[in-house]
Amino acid sequence: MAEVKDIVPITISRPVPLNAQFISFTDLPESDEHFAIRFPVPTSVAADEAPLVRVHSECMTGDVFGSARCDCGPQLTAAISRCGAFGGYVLYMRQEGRGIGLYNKMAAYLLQDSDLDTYAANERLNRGADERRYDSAVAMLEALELTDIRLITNNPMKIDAMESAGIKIIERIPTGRFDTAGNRAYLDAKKKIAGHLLP
Ligand SMILES: Nc1nc2c(ncn2[C@@H]2O[C@H](COP(=O)(O)OP(=O)(O)OP(=O)(O)O)[C@@H](O)[C@H]2O)c(=O)[nH]1
Ligand SMILES: [Zn+2]
Repeated sequence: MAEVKDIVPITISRPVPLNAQFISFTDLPESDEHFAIRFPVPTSVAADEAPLVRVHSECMTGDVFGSARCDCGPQLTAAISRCGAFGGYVLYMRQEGRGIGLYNKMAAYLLQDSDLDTYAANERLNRGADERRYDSAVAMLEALELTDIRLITNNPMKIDAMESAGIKIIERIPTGRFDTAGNRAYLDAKKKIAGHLLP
């Protein structure tokens, strides 16, 4: 069974200074170094609400470098802002490229530039359209004793996977829609092909 390993206080500075705790785990179902960031609930916020949770899939290009090919960076920033304001958790899942890794995501981007959609490009590389599993996210939530949550997502597959593993999603909170100069086809494909609940 997964357990919390270390809890390290770290003040982060983006998008604004916030006190947080970075949390590592033992015995996750996957060997990746998934981690959680906990933001304390301010005293002005009712303590009896189900905790806010964002399960965020790593995107090196978007999260770290602000790539305009996707919406991951602004989604992460918005989730941190919300959790910073109301308390909550960001689970940072090392699932780069929907689980196929950075190099494969880069190859998939080139295929998208010669007009495959984001899911078909994965398949052209003989990979699954979306290879993510949510067992580790569920194990992390259980280790943190969070079984009834308010989940920030637009992705119905994420909701289904977590609910069928026993996590109760009391409320779904949309991530918002973040258009850039380069992510139109990506957002359209998420909505049309994967059924994302995007406005
Ligand atoms: N393979 C591949 N992965 C991508 C591409 N664009 C973004 N990603 C990855 O997709 C993951 C984010 O997943 P999305 O399907 O965009 O969104 P989501 O997290 O499932 O849904 P939300 O909870 O609503 O944000 C990150 O790991 C990104 O690195 C792409 O074109 N190809
Ligand atoms: Zn991204």
